[in-house]
Amino acid sequence: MRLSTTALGWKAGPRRIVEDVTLEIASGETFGLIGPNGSGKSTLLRLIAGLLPRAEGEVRLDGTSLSRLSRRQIARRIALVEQQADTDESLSVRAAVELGRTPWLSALQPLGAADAQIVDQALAAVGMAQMTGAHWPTLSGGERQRVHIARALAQRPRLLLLDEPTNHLDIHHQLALLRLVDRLPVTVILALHDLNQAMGCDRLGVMADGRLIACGRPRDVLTPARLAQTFRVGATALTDPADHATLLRFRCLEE
Ligand SMILES: Nc1ncnc2c1ncn2[C@@H]1O[C@H](COP(=O)(O)OP(=O)(O)OP(=O)(O)O)[C@@H](O)[C@H]1O
Repeated sequence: MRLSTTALGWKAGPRRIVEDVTLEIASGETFGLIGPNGSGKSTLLRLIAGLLPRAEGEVRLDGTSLSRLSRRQIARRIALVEQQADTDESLSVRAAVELGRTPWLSALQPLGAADAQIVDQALAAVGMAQMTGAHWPTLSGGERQRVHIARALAQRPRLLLLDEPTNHLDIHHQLALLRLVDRLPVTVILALHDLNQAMGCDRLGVMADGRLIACGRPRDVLTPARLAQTFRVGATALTDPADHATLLRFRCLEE
């Protein structure tokens, strides 16, 4: 699904949180959103998902304005996993993931065999297939995060929005998730803090003070000048002899 935003903005009272974000993301692209704390990444994801009232500007999905779509139509197209997502405490893992099928069911319609298969696949994709009966309060932070991602996958969106999805995950599950996202045949936008992980995205957008200040291929965006100005770090580029991939080693520029 192709996404375009035009002059997207949002204010909290008098304070401008996101300003004038115009962006084109191609179908199937994995787009990383990076930027310092409080730069507006989560707010931009919520704006793209159509979740914020009084939004300025426009979001278009394959050319159709989000404002012309119902909540249900949007939920069939876009899934968002937020940073501090929560769920009903009494749910089992499987029931939590089944909620992802809601936009595809009519009122009171039970899950069918095809839905159950999609839920199974989503649970397997995040490595939670062995824990389907576990209850929400008993899950670790990383397990909860993986269930949220499974729920989003079960929604079968064409645009997947992930806010710091590797937070809470151990290194194996971080890498497995990034590989999964990379292989998904859908458009993905993910907010990331780990700039080495961000290097694996097709393109990056850099947020600072609510504005999109740079956009392009990772190596063109993560320049020494950008890292110094926006992230206040210096970096040395190292080459992994195993596959010649470039890794950045950071150092703080200020005391
Ligand atoms: N509903 C709100 N009301 C008031 N201020 C808000 C609201 N939502 C976000 N903000 C403020 O807007 C700024 C941007 O927040 P946002 O969560 O979008 O940043 P972020 O780039 O995702 O940050 P982080 O990297 O720390 O997760 C922050 O200063 C935050 O305090």
